[in-house]
Amino acid sequence: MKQAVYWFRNDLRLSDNAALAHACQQADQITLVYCLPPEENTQWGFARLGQHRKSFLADTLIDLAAQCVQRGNRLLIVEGVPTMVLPSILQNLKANTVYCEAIAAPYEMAQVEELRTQGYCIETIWQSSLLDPSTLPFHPQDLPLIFTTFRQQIEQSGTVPPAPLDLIKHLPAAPSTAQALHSVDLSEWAGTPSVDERSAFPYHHPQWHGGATAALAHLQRYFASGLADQYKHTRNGLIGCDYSSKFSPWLASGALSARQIYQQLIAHEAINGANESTYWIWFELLWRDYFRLLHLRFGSQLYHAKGLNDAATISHQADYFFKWCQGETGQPFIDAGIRELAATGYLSNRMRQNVASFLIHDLQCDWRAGAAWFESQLIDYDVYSNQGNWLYLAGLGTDPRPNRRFNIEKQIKNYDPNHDYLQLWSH
Ligand SMILES: Cc1cc2nc3c(=O)[nH]c(=O)nc-3n(C[C@H](O)[C@H](O)[C@H](O)COP(=O)(O)OP(=O)(O)OC[C@H]3O[C@@H](n4cnc5c(N)ncnc54)[C@H](O)[C@@H]3O)c2cc1C
Repeated sequence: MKQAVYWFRNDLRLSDNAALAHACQQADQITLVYCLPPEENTQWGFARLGQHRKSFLADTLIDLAAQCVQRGNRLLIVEGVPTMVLPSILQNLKANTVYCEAIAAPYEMAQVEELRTQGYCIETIWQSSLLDPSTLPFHPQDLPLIFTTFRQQIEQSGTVPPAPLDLIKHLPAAPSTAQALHSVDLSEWAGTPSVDERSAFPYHHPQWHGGATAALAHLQRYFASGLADQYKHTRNGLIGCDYSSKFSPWLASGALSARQIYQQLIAHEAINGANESTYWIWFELLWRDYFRLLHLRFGSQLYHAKGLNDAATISHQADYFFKWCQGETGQPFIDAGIRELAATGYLSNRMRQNVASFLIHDLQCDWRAGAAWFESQLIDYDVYSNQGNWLYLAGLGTDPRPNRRFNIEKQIKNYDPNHDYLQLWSH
């Protein structure tokens, strides 16, 4: 009997999951494991995983666990650092092989290396991007430094995403030794979510819950609603559930894959016709890929204070940063955005840009502190998109424009002319 552990990392789904499909082909018995992140603080002094993220993650895992049971296995949820927890599970099971998705961010890569150093066989498969890196018209090390050039090369070469893999209908059973292992009770772990009714992603309502079930229902609903046909004109909105696709929390937790979205997008265009809005959904998904590919090219350099610009000077004002986190900067538009984030775990792209620009360029704070705050707060926290966007706004990425400071008065005039947003989040 060949037995193995499948380690769920970011992609918490059973469909379009290449690493899991591979594990199911290779092993006769599989133990499915998820390691809940331990309670820890970032270097900036606050919890790495805020309450909204915990609650959304708990919903996602509950949905995944139910699907595993339906397919003849169970999800073992354990608490702790994977490099410590997985070895003890592997020893218990007398197994040596772990399958998982590849994640090209420094912390996640170090986890895999550490497990390999301990003597375990860790097989990783890359799967979180829309495009397959091996089909790009350039080597990932030659990724164009400007997004527009990247996009044009993809489009001109006719590179298209692979079709998503089918849902895994049957999972190999777990070995009997795995049945005895204790799984964490998520209701205790997550706490009670308290989400503001003003939320643009009200995840306490069943149709916005974490997990693949709600994600796939949302995907259908979104394209059936016609919202995709207006996306380009509404995407800079600030209020409500409909201005943008709201795919991100499900994408970030891996309940949904970018290829599943693309498949629906193409099907929608085939029936209803393509327009600039449906094109723009592809465009934005390419941005998501770009930040992933940037990690394949530059790796841990993206995490240095100076990013890719050694000549930059970085300052930080801890008291200003603290006020920004509290939504007490004195700039009402910025404070409204920070308040929305704290109350809901979600923020529009437009407001993310504004609050990030204000922290970096007006308050002269270290962009990595802001990125860490978003990591703690956002239910759609995605290591690649978060790091990439912060770096980009700090002017320390590949983009040649050094200053990406947003003029707040102009932003209010363009995007909140009647002060609806300001009033909505005034308290
Ligand atoms: C400072 C900052 C930090 C960010 N942190 C994250 C993060 O942690 N996780 C995250 O998913 N997105 C992040 N974004 C990108 C973007 O704000 C969100 O993806 C978007 O607001 C999610 O809402 P939506 O799904 O309705 O997006 P839509 O506008 O409907 O876009 C559809 C999809 O395209 C992708 N996308 C759109 N804009 C971007 C972008 N700028 N960069 C990368 N992908 C994009 C997302 O996957 C999104 O779900 C950040 C942006 C900024 C400015």
